[in-house]
Amino acid sequence: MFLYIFLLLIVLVALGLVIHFCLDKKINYKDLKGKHVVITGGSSGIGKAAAVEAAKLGANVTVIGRDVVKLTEAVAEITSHCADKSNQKVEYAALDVTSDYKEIEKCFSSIEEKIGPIFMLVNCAGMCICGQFEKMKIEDIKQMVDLNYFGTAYPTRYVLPGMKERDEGLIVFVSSEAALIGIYGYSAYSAGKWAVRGLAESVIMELVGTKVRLTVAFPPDTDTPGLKNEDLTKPEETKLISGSAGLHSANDVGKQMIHDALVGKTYSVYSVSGTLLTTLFGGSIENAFQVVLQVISMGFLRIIMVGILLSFNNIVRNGLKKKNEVKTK
Ligand SMILES: NC(=O)C1=CN([C@@H]2O[C@H](COP(=O)(O)OP(=O)(O)OC[C@H]3O[C@@H](n4cnc5c(N)ncnc54)[C@H](OP(=O)(O)O)[C@@H]3O)[C@@H](O)[C@H]2O)C=CC1
Ligand SMILES: CCCCCCCCCCCCCCCC(=O)[C@@H](N)CO
Repeated sequence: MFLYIFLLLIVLVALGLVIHFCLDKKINYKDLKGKHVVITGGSSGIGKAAAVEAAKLGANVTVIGRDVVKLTEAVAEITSHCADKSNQKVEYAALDVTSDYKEIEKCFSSIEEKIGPIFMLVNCAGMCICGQFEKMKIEDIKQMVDLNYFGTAYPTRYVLPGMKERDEGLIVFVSSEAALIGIYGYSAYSAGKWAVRGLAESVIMELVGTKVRLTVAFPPDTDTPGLKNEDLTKPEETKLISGSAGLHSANDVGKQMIHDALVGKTYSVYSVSGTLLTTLFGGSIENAFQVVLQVISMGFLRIIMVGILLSFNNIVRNGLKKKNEVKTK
């Protein structure tokens, strides 16, 4: 018995050491003084909160969105949080990130000419239209991929060559906890967010040996205008399931997202459920200690997850029962 535990400890320590020496060096930026930070979807919710945090850390910020009124208001709000108002610039650019690549390129190169090379890109523009897949409008199914996937992929495609050449830069993808587990009512939305995660993990591997870092964020339900809008059409089952991860504040999520990116984390999570889901279903290695903990806890966490999945199944069955009762009345 003791021999077994002793051997196990040796294996874990060896594993920890191998990981420690194989991983790329951690990046650690303390602030964003004088750096150009571009945030798509920076005129509302999580993106605006991230923009405010970047302004507090001294960045020159460009926010991107479609609605110029919202953008102008956001610029005023972000400016009021600047650490050094006389030297920091806060601007906006009106762009639909679902446009063709040529439009994206034109807009991004003009903001680089105006403020300077992009040091950090936060891809936060996104939205969720829920519903059972067979009832979704065909154009909404396409919009979920155009906005949530291509709206991240194209701006990233634009900034990567410059960042690699300068050998510095940070990119954030805003995925969702709904990219780690399939959920009733999120079918079309999830697909775009899973795609974002797939893109993230491959690009992260392509960044090995460079000083460019990519962080993929997995927010749970977050109190934003976007969520209020989505709640109007959200099926009861979806509310019950995603509600189990709690409701978080946009400020907390936006702020943590920026700080996780600054220290080069590959994953940014905001809740117990986020930790559970990324541990069980994720592909990132943050540090040796994390991996050793995962190895020890994996079986136990799987048991918990199976319980949760069965309870979600129950929510859907109960919903079906209720709908059938209404029909037979
Ligand atoms: N809130 C939540 O519960 C969660 C949100 N997320 C993700 O976080 C991100 C932000 O969400 P949230 O803060 O709630 O959203 P909001 O709706 O509050 O803000 C969305 C932002 O994206 C912009 N945007 C939307 N469509 C486009 C477009 N086609 N082109 C350019 N900009 C666009 C909006 O501006 P405009 O309309 O003017 O274009 C706005 O600035 C999204 O990617 C979302 O999927 C992930 C998990 C949970
Ligand atoms: C101890 C904890 C138990 C619970 C564990 C498992 C919970 C899974 C919940 C997944 C929640 C997904 C929210 C996505 C929100 C989103 O993306 C939209 N709101 C977008 O706007």
